[in-house]
Amino acid sequence: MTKSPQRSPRVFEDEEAAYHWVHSSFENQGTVVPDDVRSKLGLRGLVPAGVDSFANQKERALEQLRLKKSELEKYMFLSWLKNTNLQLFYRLLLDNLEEITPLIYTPTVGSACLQYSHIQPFLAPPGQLDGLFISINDLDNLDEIFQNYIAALPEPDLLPQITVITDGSRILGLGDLGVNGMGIPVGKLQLYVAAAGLDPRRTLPICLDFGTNTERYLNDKLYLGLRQQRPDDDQFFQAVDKVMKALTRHFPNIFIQFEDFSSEHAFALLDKYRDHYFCFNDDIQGTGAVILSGFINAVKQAPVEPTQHRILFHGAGSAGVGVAKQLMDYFVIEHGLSEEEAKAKFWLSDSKGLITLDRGDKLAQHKVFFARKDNEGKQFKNLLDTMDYVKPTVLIGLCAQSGVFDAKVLQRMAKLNERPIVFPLSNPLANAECTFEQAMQHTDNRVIFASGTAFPPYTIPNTQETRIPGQGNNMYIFPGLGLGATLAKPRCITDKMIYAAAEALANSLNEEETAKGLLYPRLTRIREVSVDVATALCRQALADNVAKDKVVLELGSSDALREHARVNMWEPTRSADEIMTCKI
Ligand SMILES: NC(=O)C1=CN([C@@H]2O[C@H](COP(=O)(O)OP(=O)(O)OC[C@H]3O[C@@H](n4cnc5c(N)ncnc54)[C@H](OP(=O)(O)O)[C@@H]3O)[C@@H](O)[C@H]2O)C=CC1
Ligand SMILES: CC(=O)C(=O)O
Ligand SMILES: [Mg+2]
Repeated sequence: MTKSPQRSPRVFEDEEAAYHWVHSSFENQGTVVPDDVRSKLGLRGLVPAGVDSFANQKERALEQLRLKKSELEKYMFLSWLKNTNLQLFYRLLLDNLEEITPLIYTPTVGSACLQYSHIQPFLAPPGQLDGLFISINDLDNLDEIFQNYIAALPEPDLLPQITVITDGSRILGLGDLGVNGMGIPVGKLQLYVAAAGLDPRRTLPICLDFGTNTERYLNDKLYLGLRQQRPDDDQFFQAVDKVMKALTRHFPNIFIQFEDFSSEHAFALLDKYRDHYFCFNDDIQGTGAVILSGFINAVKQAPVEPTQHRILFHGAGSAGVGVAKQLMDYFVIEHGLSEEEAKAKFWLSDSKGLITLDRGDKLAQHKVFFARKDNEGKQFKNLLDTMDYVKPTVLIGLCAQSGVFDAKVLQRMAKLNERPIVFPLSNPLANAECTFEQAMQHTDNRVIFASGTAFPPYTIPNTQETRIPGQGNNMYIFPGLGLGATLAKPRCITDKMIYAAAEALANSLNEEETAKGLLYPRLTRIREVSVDVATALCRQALADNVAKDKVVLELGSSDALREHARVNMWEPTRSADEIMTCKI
């Protein structure tokens, strides 16, 4: 980034360092700079005379956040804060996780993406990097794009070590949002930092702008992306190939998270790249792992023999099929079932009804594996009919259809089961299949519940007992998984590593959480939980002989590995001493 030629000469002992200190969103300390350092930094007179404290800065930021009237305004405020005083932003987030996570992630990030082209210029000051936009019309300029990014890095030695990449084609349950999807990589990477201590300077959000097929955006004069239709499959795969090559040429060790690609592309990219690049798909593998973890804990609460469960999915996209495959592994690994026996426990339905081999339509490749062939020619077009046929003990929603788990569906689950397991997992909130309150009310409070977006606790009117719903969202897995992956630097992410991460999350419940019947640990413990997940991932990488990192190889599976994960987490630490000792 070029520095202002207008800058008047100031006397610094080290001008470069002073300039950097003041202008970096990472380094600058705003109103906290002590009086005697202000002259060295050329700040005298440029900030109010009172010397502030970090505690005051945080209090002021929280006060302003709470004064904002809408969630979108809060999102914009937080984004600006992150891009101007990054350490304050993360301190605020870590100290107020339950309040702020829904503002930077689901559900608010959904509204922010829908509005992205209308708010983007107000999320960061000019010149501040919020991520990389790679247009399909720029495939011949990829080296220039990455070089520009490196040149603009505040710390040229700190190259990105993790990227979340989307093409905006299936953002949450909101559909094809084109370049507006950038909010998702940005939000996910903020959680990598907050929940697992990845260094914020080394995270790279990428939005592939391959056009959009959404007319609303093509006709919106404020839309910021390419105004063209998406490419055909051949062009798409060739374009992604070029980006992958350029990305890893510039950042050879980068860990790549694929996010919110349309399902067929998501599966195809994962198949194509998983053995050749250091990567994983969050919607398929991350969601699979997080729901497996909640399922393991739900099975412990339900009065059904584990192998007697009958699991019905409503929605058979990347998330539905990804979760079903992961749960299938559970029956094979934990209960010794054969693959065919395990598969027989799953029924998947989509917009056309129960997926069977003889349904009459051409099934997308990813649906074929779970398509039933034991339906004796019967077809089931709606959910209630399918439920009457399947008699599910577990109902999982990943279809992004608001309210499809209506009173009748929930009552049917309650009739079929003493403790029905109901997971409405679609995001954001507006796409959830049902709310926690509805699930409680229509099952006589007997439901075992987890949802994609967090719902508030529910107090049972007669008894005044308060129940806390689980949040089955991949945010409980991907941060720890990314921490473990960046530590172990495995050649690839194996299925066993994903399974180990899920088991670690399931086992991370403490006594109090278990006693309360929670399926997932409390969000406030997320860093502790991420250490568990990261350690399990590293151990499995060692067992699978794919770990490459020297330190991890030396530590082996010892307890020191856990400590290694813990101490490698970045913390937004700020003390009054720090600025006094800065080398300026
Ligand atoms: N909780 C979490 O951590 C996660 C949640 N999700 C959420 O899951 C949802 C789905 O994601 P993903 O699988 O990638 O999306 P897809 O668009 O690939 O899949 C959606 C599926 O829902 C089906 N569907 C659509 N309408 C209906 C309907 N009326 N009745 C039954 N099925 C229907 C579609 O059917 P058809 O195939 O016939 O079109 C498709 O199979 C999203 O809301 C996403 O936010 C995703 C990842 C993680
Ligand atoms: C949580 C997530 O990854 C999704 O809804 O797509
Ligand atoms: Mg996703």
